[in-house]
Amino acid sequence: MSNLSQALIDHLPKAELHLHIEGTLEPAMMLELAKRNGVELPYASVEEVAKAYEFDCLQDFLDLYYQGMSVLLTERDFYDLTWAYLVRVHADRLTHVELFFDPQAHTDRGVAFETVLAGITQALEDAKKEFGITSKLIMCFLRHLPEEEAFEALECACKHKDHIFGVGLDSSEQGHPPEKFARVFEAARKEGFTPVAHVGEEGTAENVRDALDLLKIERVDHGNHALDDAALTKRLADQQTPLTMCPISNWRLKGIPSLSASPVKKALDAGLLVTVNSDDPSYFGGYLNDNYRAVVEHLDVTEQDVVTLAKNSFAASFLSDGEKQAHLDAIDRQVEGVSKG
Ligand code: HPA
Ligand SMILES: [Zn+2]
Repeated sequence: MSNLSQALIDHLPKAELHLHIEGTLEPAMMLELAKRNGVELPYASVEEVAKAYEFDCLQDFLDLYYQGMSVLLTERDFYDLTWAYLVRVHADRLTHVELFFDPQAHTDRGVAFETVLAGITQALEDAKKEFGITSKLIMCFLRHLPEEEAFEALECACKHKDHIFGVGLDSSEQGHPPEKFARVFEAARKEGFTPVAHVGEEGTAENVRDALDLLKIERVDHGNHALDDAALTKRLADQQTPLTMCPISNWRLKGIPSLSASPVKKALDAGLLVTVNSDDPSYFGGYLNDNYRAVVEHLDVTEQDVVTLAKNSFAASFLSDGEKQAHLDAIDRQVEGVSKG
């Protein structure tokens, strides 16, 4: 990698738009919280946890992801988890984050929705004060659970519109197509939540099209398989619908055979508003800047592409036009500084 690419990755302000806060639970914190809360885990050491993180598909990962989060019980646990992520990404020069959280994975275990939300939002407020990092929170529905339970989560979210900006859809894509959630997304949109969804990760371009048409999503999470369909790719490019891609995640879940098969460069070349993100960095072994380095090292990505990806991260965000412009101007100033050395 050129020194310039490395310096751009290290120093450009960036936003992260596809990040599951529960997926930032590092093995050391998992063991510490297990001890603090008296939760049994099948691991005795950080090394044993790390060894278990070998995945053949999305479901392999999800099984360990739900098991890992069983240590999160109190407001303080959710605060500590979120704060640790924010400290980590402050070092990567992130200045804005749009986080997913999975309340149903906690309420199903008897942890109150309000406990989860209070811990996360307090950490986000502290990061704004301490680091100037701005944020938005997106509540995901777990697509392997019934529609009725998604409606229950939505009912909780409606009481906290001051803290929850959008709704998303995650968990197992196979067997749970977008239409299963058409009604709950319609209700969520009526309540003013901005809709997004994980589609085209393991599912087909048809899932991406259905999420656009039936769920009326404003951003596509992953969307890799949208590129299999030329007409859909053109539609996404024409409408500048953002895609939040996650190269290391795709590789670790065997959605792609190697990092060099990541569709990020193809998406850039097709004129898509594509962004690079970390998804579940603790489980996949890479935070945001690691994902940027992966695309530079494994794809034919130029220094100009690195700047474009950083700019896209704000352009694809749910910030206001004025806020976006301020971040884009900050990137231009930083590019000048980095280029002068
Ligand atoms: O990448 C993902 N895909 C689907 N569900 C998820 N839940 C956490 N991460 C993911
Ligand atoms: Zn994800």
